[in-house]
Amino acid sequence: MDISLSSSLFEISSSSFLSSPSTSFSPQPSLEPNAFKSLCFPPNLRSRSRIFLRKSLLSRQKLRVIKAAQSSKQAQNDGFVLEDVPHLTHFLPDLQSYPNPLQKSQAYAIVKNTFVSPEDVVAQNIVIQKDSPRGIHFRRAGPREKVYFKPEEVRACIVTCGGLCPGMNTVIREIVCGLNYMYDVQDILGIEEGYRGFYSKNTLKLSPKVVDDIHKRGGTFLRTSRGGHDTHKIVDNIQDRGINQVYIIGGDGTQRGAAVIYEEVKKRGLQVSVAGIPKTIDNDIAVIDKSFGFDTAVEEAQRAINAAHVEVLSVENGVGIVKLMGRYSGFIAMHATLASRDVDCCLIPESPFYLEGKGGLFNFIEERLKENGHLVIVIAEGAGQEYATADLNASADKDASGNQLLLDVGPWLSQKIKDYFTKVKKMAVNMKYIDPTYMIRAIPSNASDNIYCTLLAHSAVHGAMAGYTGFTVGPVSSRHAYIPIARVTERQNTVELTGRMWARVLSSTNQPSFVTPQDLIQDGVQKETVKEINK
Ligand SMILES: Nc1ncnc2c1ncn2[C@@H]1O[C@H](COP(=O)(O)OP(=O)(O)O)[C@@H](O)[C@H]1O
Ligand SMILES: O=P(O)(O)OC[C@H]1O[C@](O)(COP(=O)(O)O)[C@@H](O)[C@@H]1O
Ligand SMILES: [Mg+2]
Repeated sequence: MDISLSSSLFEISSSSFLSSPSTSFSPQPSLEPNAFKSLCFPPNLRSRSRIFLRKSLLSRQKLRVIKAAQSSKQAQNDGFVLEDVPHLTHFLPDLQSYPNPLQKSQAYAIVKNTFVSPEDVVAQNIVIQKDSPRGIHFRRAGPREKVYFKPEEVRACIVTCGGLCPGMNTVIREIVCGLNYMYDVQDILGIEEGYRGFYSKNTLKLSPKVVDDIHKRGGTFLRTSRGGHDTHKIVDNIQDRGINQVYIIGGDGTQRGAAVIYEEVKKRGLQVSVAGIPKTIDNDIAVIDKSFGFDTAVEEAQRAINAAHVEVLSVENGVGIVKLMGRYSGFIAMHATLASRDVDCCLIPESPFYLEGKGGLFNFIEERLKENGHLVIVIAEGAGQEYATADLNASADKDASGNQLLLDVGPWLSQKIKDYFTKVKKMAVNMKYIDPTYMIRAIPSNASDNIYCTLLAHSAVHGAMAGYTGFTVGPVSSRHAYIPIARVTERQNTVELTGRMWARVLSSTNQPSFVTPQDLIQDGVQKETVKEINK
């Protein structure tokens, strides 16, 4: 059983290696490879003294290498942190385990390492310095040698919540096919229309046949909803229906919901694995490298940007505005801008902008129109919210999930620009405004997202079968890992204004940055960072 992996495991293995060097003396790539090379002797050394000499030399060499190993291992343990996920045996210690059915799988018959080693962990940061602490690690995702469910006793369910995102159907399909093909699980239920479906709808029977071609369609086969999370009703329902694996596909709100479901399941002592699969088109989920559907969204956004560009190229003083998703983070806008090269200005929530005066947006538009006769602006939905709210004297509403409803900045910005140029500059601009949000969200995922969704789904299935629970799956430093749910909900990812990626956008568009190093100091950003960006 591999549930107790912690930094102490590394200490134990290194000390056992050191206390019995003769039995476990094996070269380790990280430990002075030259020391081992120097242990080789020419074959003609035969005399007893030479043999003695060789033996003592060998033991001295061994000792040196062991000492080197000791200090190297101690150094390696420095600052090692494993942020582990819960396991069913933490609250059900007598749970029985079984051999993983994958052992008999024909597909995996010649795989070198079918099972992930219990010691495998994934480092959160892969860029480190020689003397920096080893840092945070997560458990590597994948099949384990032992499982905690008999396939014939599994009753799994899948639910999708929150907004649409390309790839949701692929994840559903691959959970069903993964459970069935790899673990021979037959009993899989679909919960319809999000969390409230647990207690207000009948379930849908899912099988590989039912979900066979759903990955070719956009949306979610199981439908979705916001709001309606009632923990007690949901867990009562899980219990009543005899469900023992719950796969929850959704964004930060959904993962918060999954965390409280897990807590309630634990409180009731139920043998139920709760697995979260992070979904967000905005790509703002912390810890993971990238969320599924994001690449598809960026690709589809190109079509809108291209259309705006074609339109403004064909008229006099053409101003194209494309509004893209991104409530609190400008990743889609930033990546779509970088990919397109037709964008003159990218506005994101992280970077406040202003319209009037020197260095403002109106000035910039005027200059670009003089220079090129047209321009394209990409604005993320969350950009300029404070500005627009103050301008329109609007109040903030919330959606059913409690998310703040944002003002539609696209039409607001279009109107502001039109008004300024006609009224102040006495100059007519040809405004072309495009909001492709729902066209982007509704498409099926592209090839690379499909593969990514497959890995996510399979990682979730392996994790649940292995008895892990209260976890989220996702790639960390390019390797799939099991992450404690709280780690992905405690904060959202945002574009770093002081990072090089945003600088690439600014240098490719040559737009004003709107933010000065002094603003960053006022906002509490470290002076060091400001020094960095001044370089
Ligand atoms: N803090 C929370 N605790 C429990 N459930 C939540 C929480 N926040 C959101 N939810 C539920 O998660 C679901 C999806 O949330 P929402 O914010 O709409 O989308 P997303 O998961 O994409 O962020 C909704 O059913 C909502 O009620
Ligand atoms: O109109 P809807 O369906 O409420 O969705 C709007 C929101 O959905 C998103 O596309 C994604 O939001 P979630 O990740 O919270 O589902 C946002 O960018 C957008 O603000
Ligand atoms: Mg959300």
